[in-house]
Amino acid sequence: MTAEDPQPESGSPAASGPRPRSTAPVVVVMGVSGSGKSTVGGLLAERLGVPYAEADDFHPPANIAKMSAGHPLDDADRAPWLNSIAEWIARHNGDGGVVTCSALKRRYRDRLREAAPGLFFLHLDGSAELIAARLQARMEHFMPPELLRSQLDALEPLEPDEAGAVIPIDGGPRETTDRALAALPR
Ligand SMILES: Nc1ncnc2c1ncn2[C@@H]1O[C@H](COP(=O)(O)OP(=O)(O)OP(=O)(O)O)[C@@H](O)[C@H]1O
Ligand SMILES: O=C(O)[C@H](O)[C@@H](O)[C@H](O)[C@H](O)CO
Repeated sequence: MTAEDPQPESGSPAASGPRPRSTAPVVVVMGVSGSGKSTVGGLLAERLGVPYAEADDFHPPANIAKMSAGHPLDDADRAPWLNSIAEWIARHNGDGGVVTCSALKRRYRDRLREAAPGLFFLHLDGSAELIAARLQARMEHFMPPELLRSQLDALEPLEPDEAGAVIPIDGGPRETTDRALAALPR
């Protein structure tokens, strides 16, 4: 920890782990449906003390209806959604923020990077079996577990020139969040 890093308050959740600088870039928590983006993204934003946004809140109603009916989105469906998320990222660039977004394909991430060149991606990664089990157990969500296969098929992993890190999700939410925090640039 350097002199300019804020000291975590004793007893606060941040006291138990490394604390990135408050000037951290906007972070995108990415991965397939059920990988834990909302769970970990919310915890991460809390730990960092930065604004948080959920990708699902940016979908046009037609996208939610399509997924709810069991159909995967295509590139055209995702274009306006990515534009809205990019706007959020641009607004928070500099002050920091955490936003979830499946960001399954390289070109989707390229679109988001147009809003903030230093954008950092945390890819929540686990086995298809683990994610399927978590989706089956999840209650009250519009996304049918049957769409996991299409999400895994669409997924293009981070490439070496992309700022980001792969975070294993085999632990619980807190452990995954600790791993995510440790992977952030500082
Ligand atoms: N690390 C974890 N350990 C155990 N369960 C988890 C973990 N992370 C998430 N879960 C559970 O797995 C399910 C899926 O997590 P979550 O809804 O956060 O995924 P998501 O990637 O945001 O999904 P979607 O993209 O479909 O919204 C939830 O029921 C959540 O409580
Ligand atoms: O790119 C996509 O197909 C979508 O973003 C999906 O990932 C859903 O929005 C999400 O998984 C459900 O919550």
